[in-house]
Amino acid sequence: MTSRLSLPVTMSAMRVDAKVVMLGKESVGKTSLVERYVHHRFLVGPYQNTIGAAFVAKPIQVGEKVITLGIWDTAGSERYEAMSRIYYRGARAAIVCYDLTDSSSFQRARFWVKELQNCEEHCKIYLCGTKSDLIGGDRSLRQIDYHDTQDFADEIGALHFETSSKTGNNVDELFQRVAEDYNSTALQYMTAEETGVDLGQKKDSYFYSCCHNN
Ligand SMILES: Nc1nc2c(ncn2[C@@H]2O[C@H](COP(=O)(O)OP(=O)(O)OP(=O)(O)O)[C@@H](O)[C@H]2O)c(=O)[nH]1
Repeated sequence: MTSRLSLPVTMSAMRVDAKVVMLGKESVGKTSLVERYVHHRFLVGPYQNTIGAAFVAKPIQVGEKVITLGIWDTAGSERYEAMSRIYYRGARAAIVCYDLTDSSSFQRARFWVKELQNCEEHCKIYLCGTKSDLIGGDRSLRQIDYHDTQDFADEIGALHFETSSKTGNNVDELFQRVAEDYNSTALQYMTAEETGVDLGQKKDSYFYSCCHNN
């Protein structure tokens, strides 16, 4: 395993409408999900754990509007737990990931759900079961029952997706739903400061703070 060192971002590029945070145990596939959504690719090669967090801003068309999501991809390792707390502050959406083939990752997802419920009442939770391609090939690999998770999602008022960053299955749908939900609830919670987090002048459609250390 190598490390993906994520440096603090130079916030020089764009206005973000909604902060989104990716949470979940290490290696569940948070970075791969962002990578698939933003760059339409799946990186193969040795797993590189995220250190700290990485940021990417991504504009999405919602009806007549363009909503820019500012996505924070946090490090899953428990060593960085305190840091991850910093990144979910003020988030409008949290994509809480677990690996469909790893039951312990679901326990970790429950931990993050509890944290969010206690600390971020306006943060909408999206439960995301990752690596669905693996169970597509061999159903015996599934360790997390779909219906149990749906019941849990209903109980906590969350939405539930199963995705594959390898095939792209359900990835666009997940982020599109995040943007649509933000758009439909934005005015409800918006404060003066939140009408736009101005990150300066726009240069590219997105930027990413991630450094790879092979
Ligand atoms: N088959 C398959 N493998 C995946 C998928 N998503 C991620 N992986 C693999 O799972 C490993 C971990 O993926 P990452 O995206 O780095 O996981 P992470 O949650 O960002 O990990 P941390 O940075 O440690 O928190 C890598 O080897 C990925 O190639 C998927 O949808 N399908």
